Amino acid sequence: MPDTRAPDTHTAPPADTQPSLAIELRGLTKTYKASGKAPAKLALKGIDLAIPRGSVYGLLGPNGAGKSTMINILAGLVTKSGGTAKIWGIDIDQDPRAARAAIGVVPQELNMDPFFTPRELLDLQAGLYGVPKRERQTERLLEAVGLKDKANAYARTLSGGMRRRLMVAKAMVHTPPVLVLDEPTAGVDVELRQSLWAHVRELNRAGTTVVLTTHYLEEAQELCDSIAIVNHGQVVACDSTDRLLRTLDRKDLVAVVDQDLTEVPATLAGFEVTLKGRQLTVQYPPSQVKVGEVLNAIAAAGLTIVDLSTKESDLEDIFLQLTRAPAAVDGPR
Ligand SMILES: Nc1ncnc2c1ncn2[C@@H]1O[C@H](COP(=O)(O)OP(=O)(O)OP(=O)(O)O)[C@@H](O)[C@H]1O
Repeated sequence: MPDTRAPDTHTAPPADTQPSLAIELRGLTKTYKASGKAPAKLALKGIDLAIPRGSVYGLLGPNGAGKSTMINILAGLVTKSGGTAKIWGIDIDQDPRAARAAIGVVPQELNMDPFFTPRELLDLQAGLYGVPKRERQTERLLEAVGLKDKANAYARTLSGGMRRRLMVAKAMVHTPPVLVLDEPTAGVDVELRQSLWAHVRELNRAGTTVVLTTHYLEEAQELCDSIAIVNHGQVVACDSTDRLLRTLDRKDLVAVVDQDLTEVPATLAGFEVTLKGRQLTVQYPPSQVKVGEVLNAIAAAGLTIVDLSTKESDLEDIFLQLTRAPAAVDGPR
């Protein structure tokens, strides 16, 4: 059974002994037991992950990859089957209360009591975490998430975005050094997404390590300095966002020319080219080939370019490449 006691907020290490890793997972496994007709499910197959202190770290993966399972283990809501997990240097088996005090988790579902006001909800949550009254930061948190003017409104009257911001504040009442956001902007409109991103950046600037799961590649690319891509319960890629993007050394040059083409001109034989009427898409590795060489090859075919654009590879390409591979058959799935 997970430990459901309120975590002790006073046993986290002092600031001068802050660990270099905010979260460290080694060989983490989880098998959900069979129930009824549903067979056992090996949801995590030995996850190794090191999340540096101070980062905004993205856990990216398709539905069912195991992201929520990982987060729920860290939050003390799901019991792991094997391996070790440390939060802020504290082993979740050795000192579950201190480990839980070091983390704040904003779940996917926006479940909150509709008849409490934001101020009451934050106070209640602080009480639950045993934060003494004089140390409570209710007003500062309300301010930080832009809900000061809604402090006394019933939670049920708040918009979806406001509720999500309130959930973030709720997860921060015990000032955890690590904040985990499970799908922070799922179902949130574009404008609000931008303001939530700004808020996450602000929290991070103030020293909080942020871990977020997302389906939105754009979100991971925008916010995260490092990313782990999870698929079928395994980490299939894990690197800084910049390096991950650089691993795909590929750029597309799209040129519209003055003639219909039925075959790839011989001068472009060294490139991968797709044709569509007068449009040529030339794929090239920018670290080895200069764009001028591609343009020269087009000109050498006697073609005049009437329009031109280039497209960098993005996380989407990497994501598709890495998650297309089917799961290995290795016991319960
Ligand atoms: N309580 C449970 N009992 C049995 N199987 C479960 C349970 N919770 C999750 N699973 C299974 O474990 C696998 C991983 O699920 P998990 O929710 O961790 O994935 P996820 O990456 O968070 O997906 P999503 O992005 O849809 O939230 C899935 O195949 C899921 O069906």
